[in-house]
Amino acid sequence: MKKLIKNATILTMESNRLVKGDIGIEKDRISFIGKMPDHFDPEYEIDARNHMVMPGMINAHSHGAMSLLRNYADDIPFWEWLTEKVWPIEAKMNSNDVYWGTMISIAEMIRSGTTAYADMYFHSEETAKASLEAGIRCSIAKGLVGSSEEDEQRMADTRTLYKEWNGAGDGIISVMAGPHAPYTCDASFLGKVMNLSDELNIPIHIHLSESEKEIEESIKKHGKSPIAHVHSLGLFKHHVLAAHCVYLMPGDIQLLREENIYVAHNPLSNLKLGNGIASIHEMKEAGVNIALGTDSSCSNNNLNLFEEMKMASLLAKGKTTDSTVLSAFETLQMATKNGARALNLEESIGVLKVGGKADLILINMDQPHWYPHQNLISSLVYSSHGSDVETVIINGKVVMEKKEFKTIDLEKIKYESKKIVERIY
Ligand SMILES: CSC[C@H]1O[C@@H](n2cnc3c(O)ncnc32)[C@H](O)[C@@H]1O
Ligand SMILES: [Zn+2]
Repeated sequence: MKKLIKNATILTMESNRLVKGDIGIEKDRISFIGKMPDHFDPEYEIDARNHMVMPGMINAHSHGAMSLLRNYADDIPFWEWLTEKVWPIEAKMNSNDVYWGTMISIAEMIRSGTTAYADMYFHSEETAKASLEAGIRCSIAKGLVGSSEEDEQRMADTRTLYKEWNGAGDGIISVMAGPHAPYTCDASFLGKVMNLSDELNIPIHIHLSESEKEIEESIKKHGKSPIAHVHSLGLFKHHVLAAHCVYLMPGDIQLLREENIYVAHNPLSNLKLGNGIASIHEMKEAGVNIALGTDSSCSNNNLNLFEEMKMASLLAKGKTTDSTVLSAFETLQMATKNGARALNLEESIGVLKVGGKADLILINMDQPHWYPHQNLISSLVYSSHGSDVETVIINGKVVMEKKEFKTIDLEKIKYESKKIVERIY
């Protein structure tokens, strides 16, 4: 079906210029930007007067099903949070729970303008199923933890996930390998993950250098930082999406840059878990590709990339005591283009261009906190809210229009999720 978005203020993210005009969509792709050609006869029209149209945002690190654990383990130290609260309750979660927990996250992400996300969790077939039904782009990694006797089964599970889901939904679903972290996956296990990544030609999504404890233990055990350790094992020969990278030792940034590692920066989760502030400015200056993630609702406690953008930019300014670093536009690039690269998505995703994938959002600028419309890119990063997003199109399909979900039954999600927490809490 041909769709027309008319009277829009368009931010393509190919540059920081805003243009007024229309956007045409045919099937899953953008057919024009600017003035509608005479031969284009739309069957569906969206009036975007007073709305900004920009590429959908990309959440480069999340655990969707953990929205069931929102506000379940707050204000406690990271290690206690993970080992004494999160892991025990996750042991009670079944595939149905993962489906509904992920659905809560998908609804929240679409509502706040996220059109693609990277997920790491278990029962990942359910993440794939929920994402496909909702129509959101997702790069799914089945979380892997090494334990020798079950290693082969774990590799086989990712192989099955790949065979059944990679490329599903006209390519909106893709699969990654998901070793949880260097402290839960030993060298031999990571070797098996690398072989699997080679065999299936898939990226690797891992938590890396998140906490001070992780660094201290890595130095004690391997005589190296976690980054230097996984590099010495050969992990960086692959496409690696590394979540966090908060604690960096001399030489770490150079390795991340030289090996083209994609870093997912999760500022709110790092703050909330007391893990500190990543050196984003230093990494960016060195040329590291940095994307933005939320991590889970159990450590954030929401999945709103608008909040993440503002926090990322302000933290970088605060950490360097330099208000010129990480400008609004550079921060937007992290949430769009850089995220698409990190997830290994088709090159056109993260920007709006003719012939490119139609993953885009309409944001209502006709609200007090947007006026007087002096610098709309600054408004977007420093003043706007996720709830300003009104319409979301993914792969050419309208999944939310004027805040009404087209693919998601929100009442059912609310009902099912309440039922689940009564059982597992
Ligand atoms: C093996 S599936 C993924 C696994 O990761 C856990 N997790 C969630 N957030 C974090 C984090 O910030 N650091 C480390 N691990 C995290 C999640 O609970 C699952 O068990
Ligand atoms: Zn995480």
